[in-house]
Amino acid sequence: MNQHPTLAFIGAGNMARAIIGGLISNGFPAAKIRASSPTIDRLADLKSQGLFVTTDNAEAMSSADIVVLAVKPQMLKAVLQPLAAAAARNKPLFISVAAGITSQSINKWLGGDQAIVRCMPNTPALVKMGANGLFANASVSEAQRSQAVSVLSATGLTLWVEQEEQLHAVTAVSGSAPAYYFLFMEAMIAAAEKQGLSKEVATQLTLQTARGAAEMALQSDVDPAELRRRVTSPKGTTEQAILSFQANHLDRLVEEAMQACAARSVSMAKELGDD
Ligand SMILES: NC(=O)c1ccc[n+]([C@@H]2O[C@H](COP(=O)([O-])OP(=O)(O)OC[C@H]3O[C@@H](n4cnc5c(N)ncnc54)[C@H](OP(=O)(O)O)[C@@H]3O)[C@@H](O)[C@H]2O)c1
Ligand code: PRO
Repeated sequence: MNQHPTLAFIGAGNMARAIIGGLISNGFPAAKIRASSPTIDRLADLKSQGLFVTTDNAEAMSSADIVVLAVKPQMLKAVLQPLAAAAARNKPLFISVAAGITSQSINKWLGGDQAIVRCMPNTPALVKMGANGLFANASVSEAQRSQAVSVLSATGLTLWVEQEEQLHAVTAVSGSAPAYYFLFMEAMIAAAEKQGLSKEVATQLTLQTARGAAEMALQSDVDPAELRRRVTSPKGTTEQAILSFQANHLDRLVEEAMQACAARSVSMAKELGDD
């Protein structure tokens, strides 16, 4: 990015901080980032990194090129309605990371005719290993699409989806999914401790193996199923673990969990949206 746009984050919690952290460690100037949230004390660390911080959302978004909406979905309507006049004046690009809430609802709350990209990011954005699924509404120009990609790609992979409804599946496969892997790590560490390893050794081996498997799968020219077969010697040790997972229907557990996740995204859009 040669000329950095001015970014305003409305909401400065976990997801905003993961994106901000990824951007700054990728060389995005902190002075071009603003952040707002209701408690000034909670913004002190961002201020010390060079961001402009405020408790006034309208002040944060004034003259911003891109406004990242990073409040909880339950808060979005109340946060956006007072910003409609400023949105009509400034016409920034809005990027909403809120789960579920449609671009139509967001557009309505902002008074209409707004360029809105919906992004489903994930918290590994903090270490520039994020995965972002993006959808643009009809008011987003080609230049704004490129701008959204160039900002978000500083936090990791960015992929467009054609249908807004596909963001429910993106939420299930990447937005929420770091938590699935963390849960799996927790279970492996606990099981390794039961087998006699110290917590520290169990943790280091678990995390390095997760990193190695992911990196290997990314670099490989064969699919994960083939990589699994290459670890699994006939009548060997791995086979027993895989047979145990299969006997306990791991595929079904994963499918049901991802369906529940996507279904909650659909129901949040209905409960909290205005379509
Ligand atoms: N966390 C994830 O892994 C993840 C992944 C993908 C998408 N998302 C989406 O990201 C959004 C934020 O989630 P999160 O996990 O970052 O939540 P969070 O940590 O609770 O952050 C929400 C932020 O909004 C602030 N806030 C509350 N009321 C506000 C207001 N009226 N005006 C401005 N800011 C206000 C909060 O400030 P206080 O703390 O001072 O109340 C906090 O900084 C959600 O819509 C979620 O669906 C999250
Ligand atoms: N975290 C948010 C949630 O749990 C959205 C995706 C990841 O609702």
